Amino acid sequence: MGKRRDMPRISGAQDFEAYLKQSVVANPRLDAAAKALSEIAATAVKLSDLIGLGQLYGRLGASRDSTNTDGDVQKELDVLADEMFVEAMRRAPVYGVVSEELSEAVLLDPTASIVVSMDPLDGSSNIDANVSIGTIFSVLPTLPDASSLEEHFLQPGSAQIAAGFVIYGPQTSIVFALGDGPVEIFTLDRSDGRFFHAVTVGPIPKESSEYAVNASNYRHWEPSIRAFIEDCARGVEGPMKRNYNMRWVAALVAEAYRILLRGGVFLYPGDQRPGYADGRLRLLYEGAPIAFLIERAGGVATDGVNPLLDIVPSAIHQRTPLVFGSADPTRLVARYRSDPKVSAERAPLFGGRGLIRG
Ligand SMILES: O=P(O)(O)OC[C@H]1O[C@](O)(COP(=O)(O)O)[C@@H](O)[C@@H]1O
Ligand SMILES: [Mg+2]
Ligand SMILES: [Mg+2]
Repeated sequence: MGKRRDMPRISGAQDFEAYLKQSVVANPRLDAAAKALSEIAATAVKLSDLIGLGQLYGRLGASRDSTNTDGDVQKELDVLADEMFVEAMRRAPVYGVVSEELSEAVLLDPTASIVVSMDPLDGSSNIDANVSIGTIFSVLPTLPDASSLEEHFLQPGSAQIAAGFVIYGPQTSIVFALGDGPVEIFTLDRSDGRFFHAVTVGPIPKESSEYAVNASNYRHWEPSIRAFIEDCARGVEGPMKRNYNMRWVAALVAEAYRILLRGGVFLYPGDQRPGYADGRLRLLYEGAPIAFLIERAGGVATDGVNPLLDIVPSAIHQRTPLVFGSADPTRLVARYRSDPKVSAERAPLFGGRGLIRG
C-alpha cells in the first residue's frame, strides 16, 4: 500500500504544449493567447494538486470574513486561486486581468495585445463537498482606441479569441477553443504533470432529455421559465412528449462539461429575488466563455432570448441570465418567452397550476 502504480496512458496522445505550438505556427496572431493558456494550464496543475489534498492541505472550503464585489462570501480557495491565476497572467503577455474576486481590473503589461477575464474558482459551494469545481477564462484582443483599462473588457463574447475552463473533478481537464479551432479537451496525467489530448468535442446533440436548473428557485422564476420546466417534468404525457432527467451539480464547469459531451439544456434565468434580475452568473468570465465553447461545438447559448455572444457588456462584473446547450431545447426556452402562441397552446393544459404544490 502507498506505492504509486504505473498508470499506462493511451499512446500517441498529443501534449497540450505541442498543440499550442502547432496552433501558433498555423496562426502567429494566437501567440499571446497560447502563452496565456500555457500559464493557465501550468497553474491548474498546481491547483489540482492542492485540491486533491483536500483537508490535508487545509480548510480550503472555509469561509473568510471577506466578500467579493458581488457580495459572495469568499472561501479560502477562492482567494488562493485568484492569487495564483493573477500571478500566472503576470508571466504571460497579458495587458490586464479581470477576476471575479477583484473589484477592479488589474493592469499587468501595457505592451501586451490581450486581456483575460477569469473566474478563478467556479462552484465554490462544492469545495468542501468533494464535488467538481473549476476555473473559467476568456481571452479578448485589446482595443486600439480604448480610453480606459476596463474598456478593453467591454466587448461582446463574439470577439473572444480563446476561451475555456479547467475542471477539477475525477479527472482534471482543460476544455478550450483557441482561435478558430474546435473545442478540445486535454486531460491531466497526474503522474506526469502534463495535459494530453483526450477528446475533440462536438457536435453537441441537437436534442436531449436532460435539463439542469436549480429547481428550488421555481417560485421566483418568471412564467415562461416555469412553463418550460413544468412541461419537461410532465414527461411523455406532456407537450414535450419525452421523459426528462434533471441534473444540478452547482458548478457551471461541470454542467458545461456534461452538456458538451452528451447534450442537455442548462438554465440560470433571472428571477425575482433581490439582486437576481439577471440571474447569478457573470457575463465576462462565466457566460461569455461558456457560450463561446457551446456555440463552437454546435450548440446554442442565449440570455434566455437573444444570442449571448452578441451582448455588449457595460460593466466588468455584470450578471446575465444564461441558457445553453442542445440547439432544440435552448431555442425552445426562447420561444416560450417570446412567442405568445406557445403560452396559449400550453395554457389549457395546466390552467396556471404550479410544478411544486403546497
Ligand atoms: O447555488 P446556486 O444558486 O444553484 O448557483 C450555482 C451556480 O453558482 C456558481 O457556483 C457561481 O460561480 P462561483 O462559485 O464562481 O461564484 C456556478 O458555478 C453555479 O452554476
Ligand atoms: Mg463561477
Ligand atoms: Mg468563482
